[in-house]
Formats: sequence, structure tokens, C-alpha cells
Amino acid sequence: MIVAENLTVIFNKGTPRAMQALRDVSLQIPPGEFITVIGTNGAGKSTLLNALAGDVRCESGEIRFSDAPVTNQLTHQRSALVSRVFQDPIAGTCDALTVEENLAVALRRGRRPGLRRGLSSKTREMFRERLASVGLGLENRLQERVSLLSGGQRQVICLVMASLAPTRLLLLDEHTAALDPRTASLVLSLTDKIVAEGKLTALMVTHSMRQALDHGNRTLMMHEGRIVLDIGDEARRGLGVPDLLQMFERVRGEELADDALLLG
Ligand SMILES: Nc1ncnc2c1ncn2[C@@H]1O[C@H](COP(=O)(O)OP(=O)(O)OP(=O)(O)O)[C@@H](O)[C@H]1O
Repeated sequence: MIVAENLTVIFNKGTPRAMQALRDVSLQIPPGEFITVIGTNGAGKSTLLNALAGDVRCESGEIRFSDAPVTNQLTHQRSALVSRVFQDPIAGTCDALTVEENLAVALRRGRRPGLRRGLSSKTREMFRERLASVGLGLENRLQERVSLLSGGQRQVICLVMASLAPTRLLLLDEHTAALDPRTASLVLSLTDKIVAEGKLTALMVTHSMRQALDHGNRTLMMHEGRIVLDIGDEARRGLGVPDLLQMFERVRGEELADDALLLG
């Protein structure tokens, strides 16, 4: 179980620009749960993921992975526990390396840096198989620089990279937002497959209510630094976008002005 208890994050604390991005956020994530996270701009979704990954310091609160506190561990110290895919495919891969070199780096995530030997044929074959299962022909481009791939192809590589080494928590931060609809749909299907096959525990931020309901088995809605809705598997069944919108408006006590954004 991954537990976040009473997390508070304040940016620019003690200055006129102080911003409380997380307000006393508590969350329990059982193993194998795939949670979608939705909310208005600036609600604190990325900050929650950053706090879980160790990218931002929590003012107060505690994060535990299977009872082990990690709250004060930096990102690299948590790298064996947490893997991430960001919105920008370029951020997740290294331009100067080939596809297989990027995959090899990901395979070593969380391990001590050591003397690097060349790729074994067994590892290369494993990479080839992983990429072949996606169906984009990327298995034939292992020795090409990753910079030659399209944004969608790179995002597929990022997703495969995030799931190569064992991970306790996969964080997906609007990882399809920069892709065209067809590629976004392919990357989302691949996400479902990777999460299901690896029985991964995952948190996926999206701006689309439709996506939030169609993927995973639990949906969180955030607003102004708080989790305002937490909808489990049972309650989500049969729930449509208008229902979700209504629930959100009810907890907010006002109509959602920017619903167009959330309906996408
Ligand atoms: N590094 C930072 N320094 C200062 N303020 C920040 C920083 N990161 C985030 N914030 C602020 O914290 C609040 C929450 O931001 P966050 O990125 O978590 O929201 P979000 O829900 O992911 O929004 P969006 O959907 O627009 O990406 C926002 O007001 C944002 O401007």
C-alpha cells in the first residue's frame, strides 16, 4: 500500500507569491490500483505527482511505500520505487542516445551506476519483443537516434521505458496531451495494456473526463489543492461525463465555467 497523509505543499513560502498547492491531501493507494486524476487548471494534480515522486518538498505530511517512509527522500533516492511519463515526450528521452540506449538506461533505473557493458543479445531481443507488441514497427529502429522519432513514437518509447524496470508506482502526467487524437488513443491503449500486464499501480492525470472514466478503476477529482471527489470502481460503473460534471459542481457549490476543458 502507498500512503500519503496530510500532505501540504507551499511554493514561495513566506513571500507575497506564496501558493498553497496541496492542502492536507491524504490518499491510500492499494497495490494494482490504476487511478485517474482530473481537475481544473492549477488544482494541484502535477504537484501531487511531484510530491509522490520526491520532486517537490512537502511542508508537512508523510508518504509511505509499504510502511517505509520516503517523505524526505529525493527523486533519485525513490527512483527504484517510482517511474514517470511526462506530457512532453522529449523530456522523457535522451536525444543524443539511440532507442536501445534509452531503453538500456531505463532498464537500470534504481540500480547503482556501474561499469557499462554493451547490450547483450538477450536484452536486445527483449527490447525488440516489447516494441514489436506495440505494432508501430519501432522494433526495427532500435539503433536509430531517438531524436529521429515523432512525438507519438517517442511517447511510446517513454511508456515502455517507464515499465522496463520493476516499479511500485507509475506516474503519468497528461502523457497524451501533446499528441494528436489517433496517437493519443494508441498511447492510452498501450498504457492500459502495460498497467494490466504488469499489474502496476498507477496514477494518471488527464484533462478529459471521458478519459478519466474510461481508464483505470478509480477517479480522483482535485480542486484548489484538495481531493474533492474520490470515486471507486463500483461507483464509477455506469457513470457518464455529465454525472461527473454534476458531482463536481455539487462539491464546488458553483457551476464549472471551464467545463469545455474538462469535457474533451
Ligand atoms: N514550481 C512552482 N513554483 C511556484 N508555483 C508553482 C510551482 N509549481 C506549481 N505551482 C503552482 O501551484 C498550483 C498547482 O499547480 P499544479 O501544476 O500542481 O496544478 P495542476 O492541477 O497540475 O494544473 P494544470 O492542469 O494547469 O497543469 C498552481 O497555482 C501553480 O501555479
